[in-house]
Amino acid sequence: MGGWVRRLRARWQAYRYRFVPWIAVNLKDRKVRSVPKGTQDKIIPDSAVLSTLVMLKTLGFCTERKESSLVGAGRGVFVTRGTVPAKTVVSMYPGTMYYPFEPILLQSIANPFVFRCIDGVFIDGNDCRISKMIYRSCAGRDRIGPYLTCDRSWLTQYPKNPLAVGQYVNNQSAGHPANVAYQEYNIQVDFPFTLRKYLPNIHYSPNLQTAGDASYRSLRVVVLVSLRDIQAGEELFSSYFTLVE
Ligand SMILES: C[S@@+](CC[C@H](N)C(=O)[O-])C[C@H]1O[C@@H](n2cnc3c(N)ncnc32)[C@H](O)[C@@H]1O
Repeated sequence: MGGWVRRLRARWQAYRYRFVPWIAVNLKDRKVRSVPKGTQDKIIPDSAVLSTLVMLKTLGFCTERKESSLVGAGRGVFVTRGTVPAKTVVSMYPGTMYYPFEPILLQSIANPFVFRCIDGVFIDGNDCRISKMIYRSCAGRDRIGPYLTCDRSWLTQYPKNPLAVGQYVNNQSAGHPANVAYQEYNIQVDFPFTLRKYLPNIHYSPNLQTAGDASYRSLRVVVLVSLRDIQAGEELFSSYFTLVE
């Protein structure tokens, strides 16, 4: 008897009414969505919800990765809500930063996500396999106690920094001219330390500075900037080929 009451009470306490007045009048026809535990009652993670809410509110637009409008091009990045005004940062290119003299050969084999900057610096934006392992390892190496110095969530489906999807922007083609362009930027020493955890980039090699050495290695960040107003529903296209004269 006691066990039966306990089970009934546990079941009652596990029940969560979302719309009590509606349930009261539809009690007979109710359908229950059962979840194994209260903590697992999430379809998408909190970070995904937050990024959608915050992105639209602060930037006036949202972007998402989904199947490209180009047949056979895999996934691409779309503006899904709002409008991106011309000359606005739409995305960031996440990944591990390599100087030209650092070893990237192994990571670059069959890897379409290696971005080459104008001065020969590489950014490996692949979120799988060895590239992912290296980024995670560098992120762990450079964290300072509890403080992260970069964002690792771009390696998942739900980046905390919603801009960090630029590696999925496809190349322009006939009928789909570029509407964004890559722009390089160096993060300097005075960048707020507390905001570094949102930067989706990290150096491949450790900082070999000696204590007291004032020199600072800037961190290369690549952003994608809109070339014109981009409306909701449009896919982002860049030019993979930049001619530097
Ligand atoms: C940096 S990735 C872009 C993300 C890629 N679409 C994906 O789903 O992983 C570059 C790769 O995307 C594909 N791609 C990019 N632009 C394309 C285009 N205009 N037409 C066909 N494939 C394209 C090619 O396979 C290329 O190697």
